[in-house]
Amino acid sequence: MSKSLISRRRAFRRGAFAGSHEKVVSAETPLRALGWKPFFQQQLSLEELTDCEPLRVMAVHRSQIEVSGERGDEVVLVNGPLFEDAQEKPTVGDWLLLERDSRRPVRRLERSSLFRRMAPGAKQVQLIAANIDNVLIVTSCNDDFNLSRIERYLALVKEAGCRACVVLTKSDLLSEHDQYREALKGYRDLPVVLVNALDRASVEPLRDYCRSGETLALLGSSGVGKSTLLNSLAGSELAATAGIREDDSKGRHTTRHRALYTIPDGGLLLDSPGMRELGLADIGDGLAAAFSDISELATQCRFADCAHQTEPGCAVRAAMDAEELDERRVRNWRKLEREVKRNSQTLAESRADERAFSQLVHSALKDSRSRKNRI
Ligand SMILES: Nc1nc2c(ncn2[C@@H]2O[C@H](COP(=O)(O)OP(=O)(O)OP(=O)(O)O)[C@@H](O)[C@H]2O)c(=O)[nH]1
Ligand SMILES: [Zn+2]
Repeated sequence: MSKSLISRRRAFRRGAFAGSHEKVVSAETPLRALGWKPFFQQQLSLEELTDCEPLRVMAVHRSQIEVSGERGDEVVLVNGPLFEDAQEKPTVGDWLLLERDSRRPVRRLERSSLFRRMAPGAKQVQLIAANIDNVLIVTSCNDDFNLSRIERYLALVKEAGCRACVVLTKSDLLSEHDQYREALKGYRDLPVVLVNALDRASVEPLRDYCRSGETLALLGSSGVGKSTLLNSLAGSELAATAGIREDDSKGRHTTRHRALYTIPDGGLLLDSPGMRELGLADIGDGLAAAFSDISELATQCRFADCAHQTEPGCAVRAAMDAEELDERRVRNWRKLEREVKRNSQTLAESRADERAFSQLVHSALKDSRSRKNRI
């Protein structure tokens, strides 16, 4: 299993009051520190403002979820209509409204962003996290540097609806970085920051992405320096307590999957093993946004179903021939498009299967009811 970004060595609590309680409270309200923004506030009715309290989902377990709000941390049991639909049920980072007195969850607020992935080995989409503001796409200035991988991450981030920044680590191991900057030059509106992740001063330009109230996630392969970067940003080693102990058929076990952690004097960090293996689900829009230059060109091709290979009047081919478009980039775009198409098809089929099954159950129930009525 992949290593967590958060070390388990020292105790480090989840929630708004973890780490530096006094500082968080004096700097701003606990809700704002937890990522409460006007986008969520605007969703509340007058009635909800009086009767309910918003709480952020900090961790999801099989039978309960950990939430954090104005009054601190509490636990909500996973049952009731809110948790029935796999796509709609709360995931880490979501905001829930709880009835002030009964502590009953009333509804989940609309999400500002959502990370989903194709569940490995399954024909389903799995929710990874919601309401992530910023994503650092981390790669190092060495053999790990791979434009196609960065483009894949970018498509996911665009689909999720988050702000992205590429962080190139291990800049201290090289004296010349021009080739990396040059390679990323063509990416519209994508900030690129070179750092020595071991040096606190060097990671300062990234501070804005993890200030109080912001929720951050990191994407990158193993060994590129994600944990090192986080520790330099936090000014200390981020550590976590073991998660809630839950009983299940296999006995008691500790799970720390998918959780938000507070960065001391900063915002929240998503730590999720799911972020390590992100199969592209039906993310056609994210892909088009990450490759907006090619998608725009493709609309000018003579044939609507142009494969951009040998067709006459192909605008993409023409741009490649004129060396205005990188061939590798086009190849990667097509490869990702094929993956998204395949997965979208699989998802559509499995949704159709589910619908057919539920119709079958429905009509069987109807038959049995009408038989009983006749008797
Ligand atoms: N010189 C130098 N070494 C670095 C830098 N960033 C990370 N390292 C080293 O690279 C190694 C891997 O760093 P980690 O922070 O564990 O990498 P990671 O991305 O968290 O890896 P996983 O947990 O496997 O996903 C460690 O030995 C770090 O000290 C850097 O900017 N400069
Ligand atoms: Zn074409």
